[in-house]
Amino acid sequence: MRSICAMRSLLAAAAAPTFIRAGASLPRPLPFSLPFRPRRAGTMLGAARSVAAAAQSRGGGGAEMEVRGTQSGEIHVIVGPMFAGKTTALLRRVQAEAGNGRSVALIKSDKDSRYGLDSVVTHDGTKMACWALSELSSFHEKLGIEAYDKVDVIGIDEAQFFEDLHDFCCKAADRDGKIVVVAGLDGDYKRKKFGSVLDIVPLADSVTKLTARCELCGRRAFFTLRKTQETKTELIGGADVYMPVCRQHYMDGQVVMEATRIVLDLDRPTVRSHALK
Ligand SMILES: Nc1ncnc2c1ncn2[C@@H]1O[C@H](COP(=O)(O)OP(=O)(O)O)[C@@H](O)[C@H]1O
Ligand SMILES: Cc1cn([C@H]2C[C@H](O)[C@@H](COP(=O)(O)O)O2)c(=O)[nH]c1=O
Ligand SMILES: [Zn+2]
Repeated sequence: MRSICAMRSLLAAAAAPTFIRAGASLPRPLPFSLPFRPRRAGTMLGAARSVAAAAQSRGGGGAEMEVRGTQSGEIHVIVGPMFAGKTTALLRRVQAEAGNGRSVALIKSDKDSRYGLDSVVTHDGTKMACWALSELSSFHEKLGIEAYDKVDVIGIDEAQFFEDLHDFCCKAADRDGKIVVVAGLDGDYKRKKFGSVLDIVPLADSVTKLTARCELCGRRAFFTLRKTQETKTELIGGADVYMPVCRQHYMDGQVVMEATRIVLDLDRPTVRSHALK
């Protein structure tokens, strides 16, 4: 019982907003070691900077001001079928954060080289420079520790291709206090969960499922239909290989694909018929 009370007061202390007088020493650390780091209190970027700037402009140089002593991370997940606007939403969010004075970094999987590796590109051509990585764990090293520490917001596109997505998001948001915005396919062309995207839903502050327009009837599209007979899960492609479809047209599409498969199989010469020729 006593330990529950102790835990409650520790948690209450951790949750309470920190008010410090400019120039005063920082509050004492909690009695256990939380790996949170202040979000660049020294350079006062982002939210902290605007609060401080507002206090200054009101003539409050020595006044009490709110400083988010330990900036908590966030995870926002954007999912949906192909062509739903996931990348567009990700770029908008990251650009808005940059507009608010936050330092941002964008990552995509190096498996998707459709538009080159130096930028994330939407289906209608909007671009933003990025890091193309094979695994998220290399981001820290690629960027360097100092630069990593300065990043406030990390955007991740094509998240379904990163095996270490869960681990990376935990560390970036929970330990390092980053805002992580993740965009990716929740399901593959078979409507099976794709990579680790759904595994980060329990970690997330927000989850947004976007829809596209069904290419066959114009209704809302929740799924991605593969138009080829290729069966491997990962197959990079755009409108040449995939189309967004509604539930009805997904079901119809599966029937058509299955029928095509049967016909192609019947057509394919067997080893025996080869031998007879
Ligand atoms: N069937 C389609 N083929 C090509 N482009 C499309 C198609 N449907 C929608 N688009 C365009 O793609 C844009 C969304 O692109 P993007 O943000 O890259 O989507 P996502 O990342 O979800 O695949 C839409 O705003 C639209 O202009
Ligand atoms: C459905 C599905 C898709 N992919 C690939 C195809 C594209 O290269 C990306 C998705 O890109 P988008 O930004 O969401 O348009 O994923 C795949 O490999 N396997 C699939 O089942
Ligand atoms: Zn449809």
